Amino acid sequence: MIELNSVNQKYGGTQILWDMNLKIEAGSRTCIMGRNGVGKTTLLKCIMGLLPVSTGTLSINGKDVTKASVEKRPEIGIGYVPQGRDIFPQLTVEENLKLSLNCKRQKSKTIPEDVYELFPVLKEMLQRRGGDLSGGQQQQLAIARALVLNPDVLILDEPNEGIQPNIVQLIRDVLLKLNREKGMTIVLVEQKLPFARAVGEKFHLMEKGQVIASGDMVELNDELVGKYLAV
Ligand SMILES: Nc1ncnc2c1ncn2[C@@H]1O[C@H](COP(=O)(O)OP(=O)(O)OP(=O)(O)O)[C@@H](O)[C@H]1O
Repeated sequence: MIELNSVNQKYGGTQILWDMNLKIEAGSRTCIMGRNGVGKTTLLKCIMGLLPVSTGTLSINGKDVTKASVEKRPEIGIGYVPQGRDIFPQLTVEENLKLSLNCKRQKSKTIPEDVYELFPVLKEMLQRRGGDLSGGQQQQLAIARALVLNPDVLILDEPNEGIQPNIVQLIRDVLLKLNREKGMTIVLVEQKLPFARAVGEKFHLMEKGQVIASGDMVELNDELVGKYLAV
């Protein structure tokens, strides 16, 4: 479970998260939704320890990690697929994947075969440079890199931006399978409603750095969509 209590976050003088409270249940598929600039990426970066929390507390699986360094996140079982993918373009696919093997949590020194079963194209492209892959292939690599650590929680920031429909479907199927077969918690920042509805069973809607509505995905009605998501 990921729990935030009264979290505030500021970039210099600009406050982005305001007394934010949030609970994400272990084993759930949870979507964080809201318009551009409401603070979704900032929230994920705080959870990942990439941005410091100004005040408030953040706990993961019952452990207070408010002050824990970013290196601790993989060790406590959190994998992160950042917005824009952030793979290393000069390194090969294999080298990108192997970077995750340096983490203490991953005892094996070989890339788990199930990563290739989920994303077969990566096996064919092991010696290609990351920068030479298509956007969809890079996104598969970014997700695979997070999965090498065998995380309990997989956090993804808009994984479908600029990706062709057949890869969007593949990513949807992979996320559902990981949740169903491994019980992996899926936390997804997503603006596209059909994808959010297909993957998420819970939603949290954000507005101006706070959660203003939460519930089961079936409760995300037209009124909420019109008020907080439609452009
Ligand atoms: N490094 C930064 N320094 C200052 N302000 C920032 C920085 N990064 C983001 N912001 C601001 O913080 C606010 C929240 O940004 P954030 O990226 O968290 O929103 P978001 O909901 O993820 O939006 P999007 O859907 O566009 O990614 C925005 O107003 C943004 O301009």
